[in-house]
Amino acid sequence: MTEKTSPTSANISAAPQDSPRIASGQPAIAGGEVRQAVIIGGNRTPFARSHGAYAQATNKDLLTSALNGLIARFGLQGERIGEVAAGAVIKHSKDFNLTRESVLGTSLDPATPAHEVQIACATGMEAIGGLANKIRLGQLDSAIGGGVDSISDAPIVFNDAARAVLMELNRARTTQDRIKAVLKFRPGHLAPEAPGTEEPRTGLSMGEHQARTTHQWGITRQAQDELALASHHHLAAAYDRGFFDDLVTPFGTLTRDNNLRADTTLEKLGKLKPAFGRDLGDEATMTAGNSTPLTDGASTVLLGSEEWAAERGLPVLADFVDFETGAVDFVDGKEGLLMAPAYALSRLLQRQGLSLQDFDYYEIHEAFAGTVLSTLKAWEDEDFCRDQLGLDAPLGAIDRSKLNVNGSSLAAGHPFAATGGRITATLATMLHEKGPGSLGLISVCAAGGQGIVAIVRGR
Ligand SMILES: CC(=O)SCCNC(=O)CCNC(=O)[C@H](O)C(C)(C)COP(=O)(O)OP(=O)(O)OC[C@H]1O[C@@H](n2cnc3c(N)ncnc32)[C@H](O)[C@@H]1OP(=O)(O)O
Repeated sequence: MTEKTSPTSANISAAPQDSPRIASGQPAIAGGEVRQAVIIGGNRTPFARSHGAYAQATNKDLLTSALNGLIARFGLQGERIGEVAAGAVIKHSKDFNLTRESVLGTSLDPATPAHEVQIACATGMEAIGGLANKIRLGQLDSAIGGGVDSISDAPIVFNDAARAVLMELNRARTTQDRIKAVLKFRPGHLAPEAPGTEEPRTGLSMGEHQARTTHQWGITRQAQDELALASHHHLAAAYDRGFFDDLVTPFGTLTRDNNLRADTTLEKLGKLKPAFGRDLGDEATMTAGNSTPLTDGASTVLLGSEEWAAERGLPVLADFVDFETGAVDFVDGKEGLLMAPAYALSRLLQRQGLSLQDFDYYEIHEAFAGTVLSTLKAWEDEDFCRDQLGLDAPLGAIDRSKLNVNGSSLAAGHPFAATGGRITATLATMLHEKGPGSLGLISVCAAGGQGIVAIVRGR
């Protein structure tokens, strides 16, 4: 049954009575009622290292496949879903509404609206969070959020000089003008521009940015390798006990994420050469083993109101409670590029009246092992919490046995926009297994110095 709360007393989290750990009595959204936005389930493709198993697949193929798996799992064939929101970080300009095109390739009712979202690696979280808010406000009864990225399908474009000549050629009206334009072509115009992981404002890759942050926070190589090892072991164990049977459907020849190395060891990880932080010399600690690989894949999450799920006899795993976006000034090096979630979290906790220790599970996206460890260290750091977050006391340490317990991006891989959907569906399933009222925290950093944190509550 949907819980409706009065506009004067409702809290955005609309906490059920069996979950006293979520604050109540905060202001309602003016003029509207809020209700629960529930997570029904997720589906994703197995993730594949780029230029490998999915080398021939496009973003549209992958997203369509993830949608089709979700439709089949929950019997949504022919359904008009309230809205589908998803995005890709790296995509072709011809895919001007990739999400809509993908929806049209499924058996969903073509009257299902669909749009794109893009906030780099936090795209999936933004898509899901935005849809959850629309469900809470009664604008939607059902929704699908997610994301896709295929580095194998990255667009290669002409450089600026070549484009200027091509535009001139396109505008030419006479044969003479066309010849004049064609004669301007030079061999250098054939040099293509491919998208990379460099920040436009600094020219540094995300790995190089993180190498500085990792060094600044004094995160050791050993600690990073241990986190990477745990990610692989946890993911392998989760697959082995069938945890992903309801979350991952095969695509092409893959049935599991092919970056997973169940047999990796600290010794093997310890032998890898630094991949980032070359200017740090002997103090560089980030390797291919404790960094995410470039990855292809897609994920989707089905959301709804309680009534919509009940009418269809669909399971409810969890509530998507609340989320918060952060951004940091990384350009002049004041803050680490991937540290925005560290800032966003204190605002989210304050709004919900929670402490960092109130959670049963923590899903912190492993962009790099150094990102997770720097973020955790910042939350424990008195100076950071006082000077940057304005807090009287540090947020404190978490129980590390509750962190990424079914593996995360270091093992599964990280198809940028698809990571939010992977994490949300994984966490919702874990919280459902844990029991009603259990709480999970999500933290996803993103390029551009941004990031999203979110709270999910088990049913
Ligand atoms: C907001 C965000 O999420 S930011 C993050 C965005 N993502 C990124 O920026 C991607 C970062 N990653 C990369 O750019 C690349 O994956 C790199 C540079 C780290 C590594 O690229 P490559 O060198 O091509 O990696 P490759 O897979 O070949 O691995 C290098 C070696 O490490 C080995 N290796 C990698 N992982 C492991 C592991 N877990 N255990 C043991 N060995 C490993 C490989 O077998 C390989 O060994 P080999 O040279 O003997 O074959």
